[in-house]
Amino acid sequence: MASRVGLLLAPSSSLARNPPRARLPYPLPSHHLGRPTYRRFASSAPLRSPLWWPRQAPPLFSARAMSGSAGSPPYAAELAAAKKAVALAARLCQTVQQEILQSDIQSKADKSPVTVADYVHVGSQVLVSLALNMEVTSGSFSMVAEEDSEDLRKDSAEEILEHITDLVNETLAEDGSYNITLSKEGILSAIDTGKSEGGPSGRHWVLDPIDGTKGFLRGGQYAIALALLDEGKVVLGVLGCPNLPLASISNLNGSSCGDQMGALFSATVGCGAEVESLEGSPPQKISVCTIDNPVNASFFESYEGAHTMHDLTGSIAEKLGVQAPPVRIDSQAKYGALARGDGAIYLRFPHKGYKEKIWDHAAGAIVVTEAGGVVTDASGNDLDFSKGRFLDVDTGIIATNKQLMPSLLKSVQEAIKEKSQAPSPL
Ligand SMILES: Nc1ncnc2c1ncn2[C@@H]1O[C@H](COP(=O)(O)OS(=O)(=O)O)[C@@H](OP(=O)(O)O)[C@H]1O
Ligand SMILES: [Mg+2]
Repeated sequence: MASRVGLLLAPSSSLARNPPRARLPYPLPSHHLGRPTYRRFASSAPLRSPLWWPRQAPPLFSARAMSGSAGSPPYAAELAAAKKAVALAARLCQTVQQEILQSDIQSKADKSPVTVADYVHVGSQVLVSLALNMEVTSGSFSMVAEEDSEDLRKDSAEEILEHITDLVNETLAEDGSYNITLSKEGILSAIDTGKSEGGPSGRHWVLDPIDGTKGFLRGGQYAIALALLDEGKVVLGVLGCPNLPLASISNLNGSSCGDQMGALFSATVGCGAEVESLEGSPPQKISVCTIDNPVNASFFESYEGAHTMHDLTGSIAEKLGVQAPPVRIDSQAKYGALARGDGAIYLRFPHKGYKEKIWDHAAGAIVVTEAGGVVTDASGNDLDFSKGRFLDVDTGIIATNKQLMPSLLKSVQEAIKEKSQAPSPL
């Protein structure tokens, strides 16, 4: 596995060839007078200096007190940190996706794109963890995320770990916000900050470092999805969608009238939802569409038939009277597009036995609800993110505006009943 990746993305390959880009836009929060005790290295220091990831950021400030104080909106510092973290991770993902698409690995049996996806997941997770630790200096740090370091700690993974380390450090150097390099051990420790189980108490970041892996590999939609849970509730969410146009998707099939690519959606509880570019254009408030007649509605669903029952969603749409064909896009980009009114309905019905993970929905759900939408399971229950790494949902997840929800729920329940009564194919 390691050698395939080594062949595919040699250290300092296109990363070194790309011209340096501007620093990411998100400034350090003004409260940020102290930092975690990272060992710093001059920017000219060689990569792979022996930096060790701190186990815990020192409790210099209380983010809760900061974000609730003196007229600042709730969770303002955390939101700024989350945007910064997601934009940084998006930069790494974009670089690697370009590499994948420019190479011919999709057609070569000996260079698995899946392996490269593992590698980008880890890099993205490390960057998010690093940025959050640098920007938010509250007491302890807890993150629920997809990756852990177990496989990378094996001797056979030495080479891949080296490449991930280079990729992360080159992304950090290009960005220039942090004068810091990570050692291999630093990378491993950073990954393992995502091992939290979440739950109903305390604060937990929830991360999908690349949501929509298949879309990422295909050159389609994917998202870096980050949310914050506080006492079991999602209080903020950020969705970085590098391949989603910043302007509305006008023809509802993935293209748009605007030509700027990349959208960063964000929402904080009680404060609404916004979209801006990944480079940090002025944020624009967004809201779900106001369609109240399903005849005029369109619906989003997973691109992959393995991830949702397209036959069931087709039957729901028919019962509801939806005329437009389904809009199939990968990842939580669907939630972002729904939140700004590009379409009216989101439907997701995994095949029997699949258990939903909180990182696949936390950020997207708050972006939609803060944009005025409703997100529930197939019985109309709110999603409960307080139960650990998994969501306990009945049958599927649906989202739409408040006007359409009652008729959508009715159609969903009828379609599910019909499907359960249909004779099963032998
Ligand atoms: N069998 C099955 N059923 C349902 N869902 C599954 C299944 N397998 C995976 N996943 C999860 O789906 C995530 C991708 O989200 P989407 O379904 O919205 O994307 S896609 O359009 O299908 O590509 C995907 O997220 P990523 O793994 O981050 O890509 C998975 O968490
Ligand atoms: Mg996912």
